[in-house]
Amino acid sequence: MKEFWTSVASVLGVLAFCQSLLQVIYPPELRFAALKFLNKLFHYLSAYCYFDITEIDGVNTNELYNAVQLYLSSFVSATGSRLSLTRALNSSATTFGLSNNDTIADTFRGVTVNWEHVVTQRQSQSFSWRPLPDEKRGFTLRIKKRDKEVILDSYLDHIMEKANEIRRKNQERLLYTNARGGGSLDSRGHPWESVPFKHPSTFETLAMDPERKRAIMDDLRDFTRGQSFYQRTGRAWKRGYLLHGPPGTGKSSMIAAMANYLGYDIYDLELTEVHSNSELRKLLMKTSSKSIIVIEDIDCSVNLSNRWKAGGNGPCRSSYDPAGSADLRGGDADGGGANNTITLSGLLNFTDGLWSCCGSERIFVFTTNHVEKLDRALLRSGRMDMHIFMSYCTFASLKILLKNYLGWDCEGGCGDEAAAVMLRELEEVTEKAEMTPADVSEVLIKSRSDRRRAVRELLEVLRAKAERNSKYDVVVGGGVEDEEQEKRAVESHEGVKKQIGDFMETEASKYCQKGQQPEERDDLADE
Ligand SMILES: Nc1ncnc2c1ncn2[C@@H]1O[C@H](COP(=O)(O)OP(=O)(O)OP(=O)(O)O)[C@@H](O)[C@H]1O
Ligand SMILES: [Mg+2]
Repeated sequence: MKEFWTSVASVLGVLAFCQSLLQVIYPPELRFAALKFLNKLFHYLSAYCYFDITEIDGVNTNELYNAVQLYLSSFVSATGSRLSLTRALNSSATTFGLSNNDTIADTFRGVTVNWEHVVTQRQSQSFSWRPLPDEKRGFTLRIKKRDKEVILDSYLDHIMEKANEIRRKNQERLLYTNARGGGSLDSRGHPWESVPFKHPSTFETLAMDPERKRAIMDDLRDFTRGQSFYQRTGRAWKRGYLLHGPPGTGKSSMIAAMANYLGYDIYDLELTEVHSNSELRKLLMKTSSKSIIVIEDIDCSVNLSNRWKAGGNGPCRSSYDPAGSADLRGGDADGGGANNTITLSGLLNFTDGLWSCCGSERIFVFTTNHVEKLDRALLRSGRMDMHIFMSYCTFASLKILLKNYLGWDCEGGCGDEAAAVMLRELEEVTEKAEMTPADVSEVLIKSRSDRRRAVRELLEVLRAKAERNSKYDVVVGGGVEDEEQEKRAVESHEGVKKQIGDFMETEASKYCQKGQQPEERDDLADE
């Protein structure tokens, strides 16, 4: 035994001697080249090849890293003995992950591959354009050289697909916002902040004409299945929807329903927080595929018309100048305009320029209450492919609200003669009343515990509104011949409006009386 240790010690001594000899004889460059050569030799002789998937890929977050993390989390919990557990802020789901520098094997089409989670400390940097996380994270995939050609591409596709499936199944979709503003980034270089998206609106709960609803759902479905179509026709895989209509007609609810239907994340872009076109572009680059990018109230967010005027370009000119060349003329290299602000051209490029197709399978949704205020260039096909008018409550949409709020399914039969009469009356007045689904919902919410009373109250409000509108039509549509007559007509209309307003206020206060006990729930069908 003693002899053994003596020989080990002498071998180590010889190695140490050789190393110091190498250091003395060879300059550092030569040593570096030798190491490189040895490394190459090792890889050449090795039966494996290795692929690094880092969390941050240059400036972008690597989507593949997130997908691998999610994919591995689906089976790591069953096999691993030491796992990392994470739960995102405000999230309800716990994610299992590989511990730092831990490994796990996976089998795909009979081929076994190996994953290692590599975490290293980032070297402290004296200067950086943006703050970087303290740790460098990544996965290393080890795969046999002979299997690489056969499975690599399909394995990675499989991972992406599985990750999306898991994301959808978890219902853990995210709502992102850039409301932090000022182009500020978090420690991982993200300009977006996120919270779990839990809006309950679905196409089923959305009150609108069923045929139009079906058309929108079909369009969305065709879009998600259309990868090869978009590829074949040379189009970027994206689609734009413009939702317009009066306030309270369900534009935001429609966006939530779209996200829930497709299982997409939402990026709610607050344009007033974006200070330049380049900032807008960076935000776009940081959005992921399978997402809906939303700009609400586009006519209010930024005064685009003023911006083209500032660039010396009138509204008409701009309509025929979709490239917004005037903005570029008047602005900096960024197209940011003299004040380095976002411009119409920046917004047009955002939705339809070359940058709009970094990433794929993205939906742009703009909402507005005043479609007439928007520039035609913004509305053209290719930017906003489908224009959806969210209208006042129609009888078809009213029936959906009655079902949602009161559980009264009028499609399945009215129940009895009294209910049938009420339904006919509702049908007669609904469209004349021009009430938004939001207003109708309010009336129904107040008396939802008593179905019969709720319908009666709704009917009264609808009738009052319809009457007011018909009087208004007489006044405005009746044809006024001179100014005096018009003045009288407007005064009389104002009087009518006041009377109806008073009536509705009294009615509304009746419904809201404090301490009012809800009557026992009555079922119209049972009457
Ligand atoms: N079509 C609808 N179907 C079901 N509920 C609706 C509909 N429209 C409005 N509502 C109800 O009214 C509320 C307000 O609707 P929503 O925020 O979607 O309107 P909007 O059109 O986005 O309004 P705004 O133009 O003011 O942003 C919602 O919370 C929802 O409960
Ligand atoms: Mg809205």
